[in-house]
Amino acid sequence: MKLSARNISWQVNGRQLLDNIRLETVPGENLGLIGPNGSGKTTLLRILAGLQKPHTGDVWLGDQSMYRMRQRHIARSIALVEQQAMASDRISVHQAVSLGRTPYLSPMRGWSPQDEAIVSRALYDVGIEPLKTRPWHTLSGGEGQRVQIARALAQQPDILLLDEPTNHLDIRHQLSILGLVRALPITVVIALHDLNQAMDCDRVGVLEDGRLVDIGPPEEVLTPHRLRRTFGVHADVLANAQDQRHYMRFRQAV
Ligand SMILES: Nc1ncnc2c1ncn2[C@@H]1O[C@H](COP(=O)(O)OP(=O)(O)OP(=O)(O)O)[C@@H](O)[C@H]1O
Repeated sequence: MKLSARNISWQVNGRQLLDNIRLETVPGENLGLIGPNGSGKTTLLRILAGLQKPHTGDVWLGDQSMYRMRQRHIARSIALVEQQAMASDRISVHQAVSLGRTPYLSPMRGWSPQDEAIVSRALYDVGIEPLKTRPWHTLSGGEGQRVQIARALAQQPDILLLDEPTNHLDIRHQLSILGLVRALPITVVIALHDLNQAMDCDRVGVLEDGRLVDIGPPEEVLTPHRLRRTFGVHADVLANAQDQRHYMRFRQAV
């Protein structure tokens, strides 16, 4: 299923936070969103998830405008993991992840063994099964982040939107969550600050002051010129001799 942003703009107090964004996902791709602090990544993800409506423009999910769809149907297709996702609710980790099944439940369709199996799988996939009886609010930042990702996986979306999903995670969990997300047979749009992690995406979109200034394969987009212009850093893009994958070495701020 395709998600398309059609000429999206959003302003606050006369400031243009998103400026005429046009973007269409390719089914099954991993699309990285990068840009400096305040460039609009979170705002764009919230609009793509249907949590905020743009002042102008439209978001289409498949062949219909999101604004003509019921929230429940949107939630069966799109899951968002937000950056500030710590819990205050006094519920267990298992209950928190079970919330991902809400869009599928109704008075006619109660909790089933299939829902339980999906929740168990999601807990297992992000490595938090041993914590499932713990109160959610007692978790560390990284554990809480993995619960949010498990909740989104339990939602079984076609499109997963992730806002810096690894910012609280230690390096092992960063690699395992990114590996898990990349292996999912669904479309993933992921805001990242780590530009070397962005190198592993299928495509990368660059936001600068609310404008999408470039989008394409990472090795075409993440050039020394782009890193200097958008991020204000001098960097070298190097190829690993063993697998020819590119990575960046940052030298200094401009
Ligand atoms: N409701 C709001 N009212 C006023 N300003 C806002 C509002 N929401 C976002 N902004 C501003 O819009 C800009 C873009 O914010 P956004 O969170 O989308 O950026 P970001 O690229 O995700 O940043 P970061 O990398 O720091 O997470 C920021 O300058 C932010 O302060």
